[in-house]
Amino acid sequence: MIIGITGTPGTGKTSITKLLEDDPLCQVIHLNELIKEEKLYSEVDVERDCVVADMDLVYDRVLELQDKSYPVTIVDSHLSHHIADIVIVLRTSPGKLKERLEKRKYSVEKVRENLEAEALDIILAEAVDWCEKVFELDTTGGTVDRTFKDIGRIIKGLRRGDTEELEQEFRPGSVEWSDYFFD
Ligand SMILES: Nc1ncnc2c1ncn2[C@@H]1O[C@H](COP(=O)(O)OP(=O)(O)OP(=O)(O)O)[C@@H](O)[C@H]1O
Repeated sequence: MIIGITGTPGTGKTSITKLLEDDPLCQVIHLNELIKEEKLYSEVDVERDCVVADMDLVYDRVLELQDKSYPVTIVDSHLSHHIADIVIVLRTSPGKLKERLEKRKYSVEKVRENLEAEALDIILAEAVDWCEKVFELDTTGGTVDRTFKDIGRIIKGLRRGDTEELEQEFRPGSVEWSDYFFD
């Protein structure tokens, strides 16, 4: 089973999936690193300091790398909802996300672009459109440990094939940032 952990940059995907690397039931693929290492992109966007991934190449490579001796393959990336049918979308309020992204010394434009994407639910909307099962998890107030435990519960539920209550608890649309104003 492939589970994507997606969300706007800074919402906590890497922090959580690094912890999942210690779980003997999970294979973890950090997709953004793989895309850069293996040049799975069609363009380099110098102005925006990023690459444009070739999602067909990426999808084929993930399937090649999937090690079926693990019951779960976790794909960490803001692009993982392009290739996984089951995804967990991490969310963070734009105010908190601004703090996290400014700490990274991102340019003003890059911070703003990401805050807009988060405020407008861009990744969540794509995930709901494209994926079979979507869980939405707010990382604004809680700790990394809390988020990690919630994701552990979701993974367990998926493995048991019993997610009815979890789908309710983490249903898409449960967070709302549209009242966030940009200064
Ligand atoms: N509840 C939480 N869950 C996850 N991360 C949190 C939480 N609270 C605070 N953080 C912090 O938010 C930051 C998230 O950074 P991280 O690199 O994990 O985000 P990311 O979504 O992987 O970003 P990118 O897409 O750029 O790789 C970390 O510094 C982490 O410690």
